[in-house]
Amino acid sequence: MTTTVSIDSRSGGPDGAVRAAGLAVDDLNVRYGDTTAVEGVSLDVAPAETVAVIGPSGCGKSSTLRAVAGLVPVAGGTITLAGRDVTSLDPARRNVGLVPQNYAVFPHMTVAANIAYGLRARGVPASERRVRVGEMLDLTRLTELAERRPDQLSGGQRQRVALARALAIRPDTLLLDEPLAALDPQLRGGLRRELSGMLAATECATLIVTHDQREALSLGSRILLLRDGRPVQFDTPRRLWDDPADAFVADFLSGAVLLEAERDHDHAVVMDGRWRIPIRELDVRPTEHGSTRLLLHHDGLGVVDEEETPDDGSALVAEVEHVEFTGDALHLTVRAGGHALGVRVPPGTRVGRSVALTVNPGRAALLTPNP
Ligand SMILES: Nc1ncnc2c1ncn2[C@@H]1O[C@H](COP(=O)(O)OP(=O)(O)OP(=O)(O)O)[C@@H](O)[C@H]1O
Repeated sequence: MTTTVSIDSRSGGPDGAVRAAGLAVDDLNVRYGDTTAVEGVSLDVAPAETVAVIGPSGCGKSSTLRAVAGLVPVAGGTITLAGRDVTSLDPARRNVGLVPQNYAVFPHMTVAANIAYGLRARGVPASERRVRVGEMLDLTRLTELAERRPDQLSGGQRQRVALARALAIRPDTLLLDEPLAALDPQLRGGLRRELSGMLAATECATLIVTHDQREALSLGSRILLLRDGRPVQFDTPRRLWDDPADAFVADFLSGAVLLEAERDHDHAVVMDGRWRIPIRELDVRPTEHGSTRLLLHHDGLGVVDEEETPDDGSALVAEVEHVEFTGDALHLTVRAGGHALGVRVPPGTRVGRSVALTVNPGRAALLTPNP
């Protein structure tokens, strides 16, 4: 039952097919006493699609997920799952698979018994249970470990058990709350790739909450970015990267900087005229969001030698605040015109207390509104 839908939120939201089969959240509000945790959040997830919800700590990610699961009361808005309005429905009747933080698996049960748990609770007959547990063991590559208990597993294996248990009930919607957060970084990369493969093999609408930008970019076919409980941008990873709605999105997603800019004939002028960049050096692209802006990712800037510094205003002198050696590069944090800028330069680059910066041709973008 794969439904093909536009994954571009600019198309005006979910079409009827998505709404009927996937997950739709409309204008969600969640409050805890006087605290508004979520306000005006809308999203949709098609069957077989994964949408990631990201944002800083306390922005309302888990509350959004828990509202979909029915674990917190909804103060406003609607939640539709597989065509049913479930806003006030008991959690157990939503057909949602939830993988909470810290791989909550039953410590006294074997891997197979953990996976069978939800099926047993739903009264699935033993023969059918065996088939489904076998399928899940296979999908999550746990077949060899079926008779082990969780304390005999690695963190990554335990997390796969939690995923298998959530998927065994064949949920319409799968909710993953920071699924990889408890793992060390090396393990996380491997499991992220595995998770991506496992999710691709299911037909569920998957909502994944993470504070890890890389996880969101690689797992989500669309990403909803929240700030202070409110939606900031809901779009494809590519568009969030290439055309961020505002400076917060650019910074949160990639540490990029978004500067107000003006076009003066064949120059882009930023920082009150302190920096005049020849347009030919820039990737000029249309934006859906507001005014003309200069988007600088870490590879957008380079450092020039003082002797070679052009005197036509196209180089920007900036104070060096921090230098970090990461093996393959030096990451500089520099300050100019009240802005902190990230610059990635080759490890052998000589760096003094100040540097002259120019854009790397074609690597910095001038976002210009459609006329
Ligand atoms: N049970 C609760 N009672 C009162 N306030 C709560 C409760 N749970 C969450 N909050 C508040 O609601 C807001 C959103 O919390 P939520 O856990 O949804 O954020 P989050 O984005 O998931 O954060 P994190 O990334 O740190 O897990 C926060 O201000 C938080 O303090």
